[in-house]
Amino acid sequence: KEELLSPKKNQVTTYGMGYSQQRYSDLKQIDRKNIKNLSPTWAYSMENLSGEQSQPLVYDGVLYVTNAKWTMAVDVETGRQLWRTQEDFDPAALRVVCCGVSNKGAAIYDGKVFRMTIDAHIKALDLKTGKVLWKKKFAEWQDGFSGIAAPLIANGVLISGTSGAEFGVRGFLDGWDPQTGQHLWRKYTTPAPGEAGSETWPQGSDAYKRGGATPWITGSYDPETDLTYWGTGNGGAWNPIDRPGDNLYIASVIAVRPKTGEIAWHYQFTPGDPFDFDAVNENILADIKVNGKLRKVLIHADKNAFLYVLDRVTGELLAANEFAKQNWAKGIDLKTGRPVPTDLLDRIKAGEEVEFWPGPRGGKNWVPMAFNPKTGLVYLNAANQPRIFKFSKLDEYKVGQRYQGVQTSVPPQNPNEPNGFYMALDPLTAKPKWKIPLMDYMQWGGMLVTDGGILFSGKQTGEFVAFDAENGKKLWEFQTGSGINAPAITYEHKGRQYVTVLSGRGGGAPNTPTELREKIPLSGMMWTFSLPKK
Ligand SMILES: O=C(O)c1cc(C(=O)O)c2c(n1)C(=O)C(=O)c1cc(C(=O)O)[nH]c1-2
Ligand SMILES: [Ca+2]
Repeated sequence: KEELLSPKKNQVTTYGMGYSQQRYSDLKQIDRKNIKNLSPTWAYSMENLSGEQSQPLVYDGVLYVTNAKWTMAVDVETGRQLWRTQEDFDPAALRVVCCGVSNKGAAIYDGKVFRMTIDAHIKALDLKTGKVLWKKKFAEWQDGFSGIAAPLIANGVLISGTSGAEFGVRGFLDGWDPQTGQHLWRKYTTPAPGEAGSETWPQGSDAYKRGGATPWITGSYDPETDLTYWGTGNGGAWNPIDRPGDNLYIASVIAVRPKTGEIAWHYQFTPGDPFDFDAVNENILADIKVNGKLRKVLIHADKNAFLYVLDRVTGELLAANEFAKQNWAKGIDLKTGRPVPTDLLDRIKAGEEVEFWPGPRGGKNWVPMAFNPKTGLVYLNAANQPRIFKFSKLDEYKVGQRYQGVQTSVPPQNPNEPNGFYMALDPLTAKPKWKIPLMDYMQWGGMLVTDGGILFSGKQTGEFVAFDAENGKKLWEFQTGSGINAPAITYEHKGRQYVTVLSGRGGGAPNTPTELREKIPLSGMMWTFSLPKK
């Protein structure tokens, strides 16, 4: 079992390519010199048009991959399907996904592959046959819950989150026995009256029950601290009129014990979050020098446009710097750990219509960044897009219905203003080593960095691209036929390095602007690349 958990060159059994979620590989068969020869080895049809956002896994020469409709096992060498198992959800459940019908991935452990489903279930499939070994309902999808994230196995416990903050659900994490599917614990991410943190909610109100804070992207795990690190979603409703206060643990990182669900520490990125600043973006674990001392840290580029470094043992804030354009905070005060707000929030609260940056898509959305421990840099694609925001009347909460209370629109884009940037940053200062403007569209593909000096990412317009990680120069690209909005992986099989990525327009951004819908056909393919055999 332990061998399943430590990252190996020929195995990718976790979301993020290892518990630290660095999306870094020390493979270097594919390098700056030979990348021009990188070629498709095969392509596999996902038989799906609703969008591909999943990160594949690899075990013993087999790829395990998910979308909303299927779980599939595919042979690495030939691209032939070994098995696939269909999801049998009620199509009506698609009503309660806020931002596209997809799935972000699975987890492998002890001969099983674990995944969540759109209709709020979690299940275990047999690695060899795809047979469903157990399946549990974690909530009623009719109430606004959905399961899209890859689960996490930590210290023998299977941990899963939920989506649904746009529907005013109350977020939580669940712990399960991976063998039997027995439910072990539930930790709500908004506290009930009397619990720690409840003082940050209006007293005598049940606003916490609709408070959001959904952990909808997989946490990372440090076996030494025995803590998992999960980001939590936005506050519910977006319009905070019914929930004055900081509202723990919305828009936060929580350090959670895998055996019990206990919260060891927390840090809130956006107190009271009125902007849909989900804080679910990946928490990368690394050991880096801070003021000359090696520290165990957690690196997080938030939707709110600040790049944070925290001590992952204690939760102490070490650095917080702007990485994308924003106008809601003057900065983050390192002493108090709190943002120093501009007048923007007061103005919207007073009923004014405002243009706010970075908009609810964030300075960066869930598509993951990568960290290279050798260069100490993070590689990410940032968005550079504002939104017009005006709080409207907050309608009475109705279970399973959208609960937002905000009118938003996208202002016309200045053609000289980039839609976003590809960048390599120092996590402690957010100073770019290099920065490349994205003039056509913001990007929604994850990052993967290798010891061969290559940075891989995909574009909404379908190109799978390799950059020189040193300077961001494009070295190679391949048109996959539909938009890429998923993270790639790399691994070794029988001495050969492969790179695999999913292509298929879908998810939160790629269906807007409408222009992209017209230009980019739907598809669902898994592409695998390698260097030609000599
Ligand atoms: O608060 C939530 O529960 C929640 C869930 C999801 C989701 O399930 O994909 C997204 C969001 N929020 C969200 O705010 C967002 O911008 C977003 C983009 C995407 C995507 O798949 O591209 N999902 C989501
Ligand atoms: Ca959200």
